Amino acid sequence: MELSLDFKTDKVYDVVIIGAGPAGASAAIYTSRAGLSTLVLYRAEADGALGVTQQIENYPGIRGPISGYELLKLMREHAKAFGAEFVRGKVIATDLLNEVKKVYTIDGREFKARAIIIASGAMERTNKYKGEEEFLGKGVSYCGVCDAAFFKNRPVAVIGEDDYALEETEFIARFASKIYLVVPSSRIKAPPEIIEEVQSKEKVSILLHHRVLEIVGTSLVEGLKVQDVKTKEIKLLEVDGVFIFLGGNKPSVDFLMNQVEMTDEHCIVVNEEMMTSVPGVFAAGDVLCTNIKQAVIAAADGVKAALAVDKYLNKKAKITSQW
Ligand SMILES: Cc1cc2nc3c(=O)[nH]c(=O)nc-3n(C[C@H](O)[C@H](O)[C@H](O)COP(=O)(O)OP(=O)(O)OC[C@H]3O[C@@H](n4cnc5c(N)ncnc54)[C@H](O)[C@@H]3O)c2cc1C
Repeated sequence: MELSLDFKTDKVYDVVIIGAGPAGASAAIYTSRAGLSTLVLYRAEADGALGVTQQIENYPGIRGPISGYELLKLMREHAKAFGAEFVRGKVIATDLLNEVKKVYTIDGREFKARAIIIASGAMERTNKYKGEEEFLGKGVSYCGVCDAAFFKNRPVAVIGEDDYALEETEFIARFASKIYLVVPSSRIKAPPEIIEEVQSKEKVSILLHHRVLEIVGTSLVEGLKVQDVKTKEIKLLEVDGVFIFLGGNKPSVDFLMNQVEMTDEHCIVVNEEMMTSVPGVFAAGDVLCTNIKQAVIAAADGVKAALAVDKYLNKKAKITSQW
């Protein structure tokens, strides 16, 4: 679960894949097997739609039931065996219009590639809490690595319910005196061993199935008002900071900064070879908003994008199958 900040970023990869779900991991199997240097960036280990899936038993060849995270690990190991590199880092910006494309992560790293596959899924938040915009940068944050040090020896709340939120909580716990982990759902959608690790931290109190009512303060955050869904009890948590790591069902495309064509619903538009409106930039999986959201379909999309990258980089006349 260590977040590495000393990764060498001067290399120009053949392809950088954003997302390590079934679309991104399957693309990585094909690009790395084709001899293309491949880097996969992802937010957290058990992240994305498959990462939070408790059980799956319809993925071809894997009879299951198996957790989505276990299946993801198999796909990623498969890609790593062909040489793909997987690096944890939330992508927040991209520069896609030149021949060498640049990808920037939240902790300030820059990665370069001749082609990009966007496989970031569709799990972005759709709505905001009362007080969230007012106190953004004044105690409200979306980034532990960037802002946790500002809360050294001070109490904070973390709102989230998956592995991404847990990994950020672990990092913030290095600094904060106390962390209230507010979980809107009735369960944390993460592997048991990761939940246990966070539970074992004395300074973390987990408030399961609590609805967030409001972030309160004057000029800076002074508290978080939450309600226990079962008992209806309202509590004011006295905190100086509120970190929010929640998902929804919107495509994860903010980092594209409108450089590629999208629909009104922010779904990426691709041609029959999975290429976006920008040459060298491809997309696959749930980020396309295909009407059937299934792991095997996302994986197949990823494979199509990977073969199209091979055609693009090697200037082939047409896409060729990989045997
Ligand atoms: C509860 C649930 C149950 C499901 N059950 C099944 C099932 O039984 N069978 C089945 O076939 N399908 C199932 N699905 C659907 C399936 O999980 C999805 O269709 C599939 O995971 C989509 O794959 P993807 O690779 O496109 O996106 P995801 O799996 O969502 O992966 C997205 C990846 O992008 C990364 N990412 C996102 N934003 C960023 C960023 N800014 N920077 C870096 N990385 C980023 C994430 O970390 C993640 O690695 C289920 C989905 C859900 C939500």
